Amino acid sequence: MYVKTSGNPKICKFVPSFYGPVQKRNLSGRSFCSLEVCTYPGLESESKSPAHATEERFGVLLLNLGGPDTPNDVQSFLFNLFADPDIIRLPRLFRFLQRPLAQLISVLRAPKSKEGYASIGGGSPLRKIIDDQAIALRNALEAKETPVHVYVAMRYWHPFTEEAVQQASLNSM
Ligand SMILES: C=CC1=C(C)c2cc3[nH]c(cc4nc(cc5[nH]c(cc1n2)c(C)c5CCC(=O)O)C(CCC(=O)O)=C4C)c(C)c3C=C
Ligand SMILES: [Fe+2]
Repeated sequence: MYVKTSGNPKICKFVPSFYGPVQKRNLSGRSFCSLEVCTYPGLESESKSPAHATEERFGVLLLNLGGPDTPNDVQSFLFNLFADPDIIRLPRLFRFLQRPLAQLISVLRAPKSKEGYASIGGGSPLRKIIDDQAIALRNALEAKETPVHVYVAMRYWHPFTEEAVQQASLNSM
């Protein structure tokens, strides 16, 4: 997945395929789009020459689900997870219960989850793993003379997909 982050970005194909963190957005409509497939005309021909030759730098967005970084994050993370209709799908008639149900489950489950996370250092290892992957990918591409921005985007915890896309947009200005 590529995002052109300098030059004249042609922002890509946004696929409204999943909801993001619910605490930050309106769940009633699929207003949130996740950048899932990013194509634009000319990618193939442009990619034949190294990106840096034309002073263009591509962006790579690494998508993951995320996990709580600290014990304090656990309940909010679980809320985001369970408020996602792709995780718990209620019949249309009962959709209004999605967030209250997510609140209930997350509050009930958080203490047990915290115990689990405490046993592995207090938080999810996902963030470090994906950050390491991002650095390794950037270094590998740089070694091939293809410098890129690599962004990490999570669905249920920081950095949320919107934050990553916003950062990519800022870098493209
Ligand atoms: C009934 C409970 C759960 C369902 C259903 C469920 C589905 C589901 N979960 C993911 C992705 C993740 N879940 C993560 C953590 C997590 N999930 C549940 C419960 C259900 N998940 C709990 C209680 C927790 C917290 C940890 C724990 O207490 O066991 C995570 C984070 C992992 C991490 O590294 O921190 C992810 C990611 C999917 C994709 C999914 C259904 C398709
Ligand atoms: Fe889960």
